[in-house]
Parts: sequence; structure tokens; C-alpha cells
Amino acid sequence: MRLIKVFDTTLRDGEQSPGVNLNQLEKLEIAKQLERFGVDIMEAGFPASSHGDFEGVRNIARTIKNSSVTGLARATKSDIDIAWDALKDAAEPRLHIFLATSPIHMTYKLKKTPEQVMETAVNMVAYARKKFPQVEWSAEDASRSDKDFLVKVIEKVIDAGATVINLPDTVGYTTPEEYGILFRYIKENVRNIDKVALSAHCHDDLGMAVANTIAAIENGATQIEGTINGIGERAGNAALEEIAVALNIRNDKYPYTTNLILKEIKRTSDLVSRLTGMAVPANKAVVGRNAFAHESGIHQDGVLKNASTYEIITPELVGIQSNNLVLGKHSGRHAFKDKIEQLGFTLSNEQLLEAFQAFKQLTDRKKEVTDDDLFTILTDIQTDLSNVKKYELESFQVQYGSANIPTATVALTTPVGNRVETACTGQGSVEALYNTLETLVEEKIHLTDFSLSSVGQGRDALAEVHIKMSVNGTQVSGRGSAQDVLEASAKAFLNAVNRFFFNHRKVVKETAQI
Ligand SMILES: CC(=O)SCCNC(=O)CCNC(=O)[C@H](O)C(C)(C)COP(=O)(O)OP(=O)(O)OC[C@H]1O[C@@H](n2cnc3c(N)ncnc32)[C@H](O)[C@@H]1OP(=O)(O)O
Ligand SMILES: CC(C)C(=O)C(=O)O
Repeated sequence: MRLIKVFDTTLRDGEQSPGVNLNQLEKLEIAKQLERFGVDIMEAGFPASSHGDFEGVRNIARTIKNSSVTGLARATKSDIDIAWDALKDAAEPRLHIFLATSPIHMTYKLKKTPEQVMETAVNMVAYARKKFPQVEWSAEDASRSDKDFLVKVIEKVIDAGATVINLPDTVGYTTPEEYGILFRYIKENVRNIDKVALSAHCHDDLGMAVANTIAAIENGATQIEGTINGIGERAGNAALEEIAVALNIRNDKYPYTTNLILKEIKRTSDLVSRLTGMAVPANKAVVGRNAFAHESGIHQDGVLKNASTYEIITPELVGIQSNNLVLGKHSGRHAFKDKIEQLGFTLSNEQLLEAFQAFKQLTDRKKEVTDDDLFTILTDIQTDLSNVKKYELESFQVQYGSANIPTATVALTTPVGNRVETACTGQGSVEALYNTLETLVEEKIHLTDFSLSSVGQGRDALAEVHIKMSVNGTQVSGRGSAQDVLEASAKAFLNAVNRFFFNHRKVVKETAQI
């Protein structure tokens, strides 16, 4: 079995998904889970792109010990210097520099000749190697680049000190056959290519990202790049969980292995979906809600007789517990603590108390508290901006009748501790609530997306609301959960407003670790 290294870019390319905007606490939670999942390398962000990304990368570099942490940089000295400041405390500082090599990108975007691109790539890799022990160089848009030009640049970049060469299919244009040929060509023609790692990075514009990545492995790639749930720019990146499971299930055909711990897949997928607000489609391979469900009679009959008739992956392989019903009204603190550890959470004593109280409140309203319910409560607590002064919902009331004008009355505590209260109307209950909240927070807010889903099944399921909105022209997302749809909606609104303050104004920041 050949070991393939896994480079996760959920926190960089994944965060480039339109509308996704993670704060530092959320990024750190995902980074810790990626470490548990066993990724070899995680790309924590693009430090030169914003102050928030710089801080996020630095925070992760200082915390994560069992995966190598990297950050992206353009081929410029200033991007490299900023990345060094963010990454220098990592266990093994690693940089990822990219520069496009395709005629389209060089001519129209970079406005550079191939010779200038070659010179810049070499100079910047050499510059980066003076600081970083590991430097990956990506030939952006490699799949649309001239192969002989690629051979020349890659040889020179390796001579300049690159330790990893990446051949991205930046626009998701290639096919498995073509991408395989590209890898074989580079393997056979580049001097010293065996001295460096060779990486594949695929996008899913034509729905071939996973197949293309596997074709690259079969033709010499020693590292693969992708994201959890396949999130990323445009149609997204190759989904790492799909590649890992494909290699495992079809090991008769693919003699390759990774360091990934497959039973962490479900938790990783749930966490990324919840914190990014990118719902996983029910029919998505490996992690979709229907991936292990059998609906039709003939299939159910087959599965009852022998699961292997219609099930090629067991739910347990990817960490889906068959016994999903857990704690109830009469459960105590010990069982609760044990359960949250099983679910992979490490909480402070304060957070534990808060979680236990939230759990007990839920058991008063809901007979069965499932793992999904607990996961929702616990991620909220773990990523709560707890030491930050923020808007908090004190109480609300909404009056709705088919013949009346919907009216909401809301009371809030403001970041400086004042209690404010008002009432407004709207065309519907949620609009009335949001008009009232907007009046109270005194910011210019425009709602761009609202989605409601249930956590688990049944009439008493928790409601989860994800929203996107602009606050004074800045895009921000928010989420909230509660048993009542309107309460979840109000919480999502305030979560977005508080995230806006935390991310962009910093006036309410008091957290010591961040
Ligand atoms: C394939 C990928 O996914 S690459 C990663 C893409 N990710 C992102 O772009 C997210 C983060 N980006 C940002 O925050 C901003 O684009 C910034 C801060 C990096 C740059 O912002 P700005 O300075 O306003 O530049 P802007 O984004 O408009 O244009 C990019 C500039 O970088 C240049 N550039 C693009 N790629 C590279 C590169 N690899 N090396 C050097 N320069 C590059 C472009 O040619 C352009 O230069 P120009 O201004 O001389 O025409
Ligand atoms: C920066 C590079 C690797 C990239 O994201 C791409 O080409 O898609």
C-alpha cells in the first residue's frame, strides 16, 4: 500500500465558498477536528488577505500539533513575509505559494510573459525557503498549461528549494484521463521530481474532482488536496471524505492508503456543515442523510436478508452510530459528561454546566434527546463568543393572525449592558421579528438568505436557522437553534450581528486567547 498524504484546504479554499465567513473560534474548532480526522497538512487561510485571516492562521499554527499547518501566499515578498509572521510558531512552518502558468492566466490576469512568470516563481520560492523549511509551489491552472513549459518551471522551482509541487485543476476543466496523463508526463520528464512531493488539487465544475484526484494518485501523485463536504470556490473542491472512503472500499483496485481516521468523517462533516452554514445535500455520497437509507421494498428486503446486497459502505465505517437515541429527562451529570466526550467535545467546567442546563431545558420539552440535538447544543456553546460583550435576547413575543398585521415585541441586552425594548410590524412573523431586531441594534441590515431545517426528525425536533445578511454593507452569516422556529430565527439574527462586531469592529472583543 502506498501512503498518500492528505492536504485539507477547508479553511482556505473551502472558505472561498460564496457566503461562508468563519470567525476565529469557528476556524479553530474545525482545525482541531481536522487534526482528529488525521489530515497531514491543513491550510488554515491566506494570511495576507485580511487581518482576520492572519489572526486565524496564527491561532491555528500555535494550537495544532499533530498536523502540519500552512497558509497561502501570492508570489510576492509581502505575502510571504506576512505568512511567515502568521506561521512561524507552527510545529513545522510550511508555506503554499501559487502562480498561474496557463497562457490564459499569464496573458489576461497576470499580464506577464512566460519568462517573467518563471523568474518570479523561482525568486519567490527561493525567498520563501530562507524562512520556511517546507514550501509548496502551485502552478495555478496547471491543467490548461503547456506541459513543456510546466516541466521547465517545475525543474527550476525544485532547484530553488520547493519541497512540494502542486498541479491544480483550478477551473475543474480536466478529465480523469487527461489529468492522469499530466501527472505521468511530469513524473517522467522533470529532473528530481522524485525528491519532492507531487500534489493534486481538483475542482468540481464538471463533477469530476474526486475521479480526477484518484487518476492523479494512480499516475504518481503522492499528496492530494481537498475539502470536507467538497465545499469551495464555485462548484467546490474534491471531497476528501469521498476519496478516503473510495480508496478504502475499493482497495482491491486502489493499493493506496491515507492517515485519515474514517470514523471521524461524520463528525467532521457535521461540524463543517454547521459552522459554514453549507448544508450537505441529502443524496451526497458518504455523508448525505440518505447515503445509508433504503427506501424501496426490494432494497429493504435485500438489506434485511443480507446488508451487503445494497450496502457497500457500513455507516459505522464513517462514524455514524446506529443507536442514535441517547440521554433523557432522568439522565445525570456523569452520563452527560461521558456522552459529550464520546461525541468528541472537550468543554471547560463552565461550558459543561451551561451545556447541562441547556440539555435539561430541552428534556423538559422534548422526550428524546438525540446525538444530533446534543451536537447542535454543544457546537453552539463551544463556538459561542462567550467572553465578548454582545447583544443577547432577553425575551420576545410575536403576534400573528391571518387577519392581523404581524407584530413583534423584543427585549435585548446591548453590548454595554443596557436593556432595550421595542415593537415593530412586518408582512409575516419573521419579518416583524427582524424589523424589530434591526431597530434595536441600530445597524443597516439587509437579509440576503434565510434557511430553516430541522435537527433530526419528529414534531418536537430542534429548529435550526441559517441566515446571510449584510450589516452596513458587509456580508455576514449567522445561525441559531431552538425548539421554536421564531426563537431560532431571532438567535440566528443576533448571532450574525454579534459575529459582525467580532469580525469587523473588534470594539467588543475581550477574549484572552484570541
Ligand atoms: C485559485 C485560487 O483559489 S487563488 C486564491 C484566491 N483567494 C482569494 O483571492 C481570497 C483572498 N483575496 C483577497 O483578499 C484579495 O484578492 C487580496 C488581498 C489577496 C488582493 O487584493 P487586491 O490587492 O485588492 O488585488 P485584487 O484581488 O483586486 O487583484 C489581484 C492582484 O494580484 C495579482 N495576482 C494574482 N495572483 C497572483 C500571484 N499568484 N502572485 C502574484 N500576484 C498575483 C493579480 O494579477 C492582481 O494584480 P494587479 O493588481 O497588479 O492587477
Ligand atoms: C491556490 C491554488 C492551489 C488553488 O486553489 C487552485 O488552483 O484552485
